[in-house]
Amino acid sequence: MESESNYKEGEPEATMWSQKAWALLSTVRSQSPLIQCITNFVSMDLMANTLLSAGASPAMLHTLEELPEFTPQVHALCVNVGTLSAGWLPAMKLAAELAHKSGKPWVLDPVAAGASSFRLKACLELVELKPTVIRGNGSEIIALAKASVEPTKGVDSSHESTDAVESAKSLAQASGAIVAVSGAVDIVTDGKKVVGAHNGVAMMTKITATGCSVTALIAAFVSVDQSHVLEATASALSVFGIAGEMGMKMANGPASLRMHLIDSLYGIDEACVLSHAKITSLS
Ligand SMILES: Nc1ncnc2c1ncn2[C@@H]1O[C@H](COP(=O)(O)OP(=O)(O)OP(=O)(O)O)[C@@H](O)[C@H]1O
Ligand SMILES: Cc1ncsc1CCO
Ligand SMILES: [Mg+2]
Repeated sequence: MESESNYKEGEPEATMWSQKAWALLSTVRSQSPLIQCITNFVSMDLMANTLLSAGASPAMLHTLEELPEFTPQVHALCVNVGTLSAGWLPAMKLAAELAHKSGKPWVLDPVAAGASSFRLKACLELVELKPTVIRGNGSEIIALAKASVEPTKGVDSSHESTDAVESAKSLAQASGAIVAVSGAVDIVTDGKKVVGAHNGVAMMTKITATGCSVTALIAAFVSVDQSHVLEATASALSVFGIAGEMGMKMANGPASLRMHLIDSLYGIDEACVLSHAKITSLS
């Protein structure tokens, strides 16, 4: 799948980024890519609803026996280790291998990567299977880049995303993946270039699985433009953040923001993306 680009020569960088974000969201809506999610029990509902409200088609299939037939048919795969158990790991690895072999992008969410040696080892083994994108919070990306078990707040971050820029760059260089770090500024890097997406509201951290859900949205955006993975990743983060900003105007707290975020992602239009997207080069 490929999106039509709306780039126009000579336009300022910010305009080109917001046009790119809108073009990709439009393409997700028109092509409705099938996104397989092997994800934690906490996130399944919000992740599936995030994908549906953006126009993609989610499928939470994770049984080892059905992967050889199913995974080669999807447009992208999202693997999230949030509620990891030894029983699930072989399916995560097989799905990643099948996606890679069939030329489909796959995105890794290394939830709480530094919380235990079992989890860290599993995440490092998944990184070996060539994810297209790795998206985590600051603490997760630092733990993965250092390959070390760290003092932890579990699935939450004890770092700002900006603390993790060097870790993100070294992880990108070592793995070949585009690496994204979520936070007040979402950081995206290919190991050299660093881009920031400055959308979103802090209340999004008070809804469980918003990070998991934006990882799945990244899979959907990358699936429709596999030749511009960094741009698609930054665009997905920006669009999700804009939905948070729009939702926050109607919300009274985390529970109502969850509902309004999904409604806003569904309703977001071209004028809104073009006026709200804030994506900039940081290096
Ligand atoms: N301080 C902030 N201001 C604005 N947006 C934020 C802020 N912190 C996080 N976000 C946004 O919230 C979403 C979730 O990011 P977060 O870093 O909390 O992920 P996470 O820790 O992996 O979450 P989870 O594990 O619950 O899924 C992202 O879209 C991110 O851009
Ligand atoms: C709360 C929680 N615990 C394991 S996964 C998850 C969802 C947010 O990452
Ligand atoms: Mg997370």
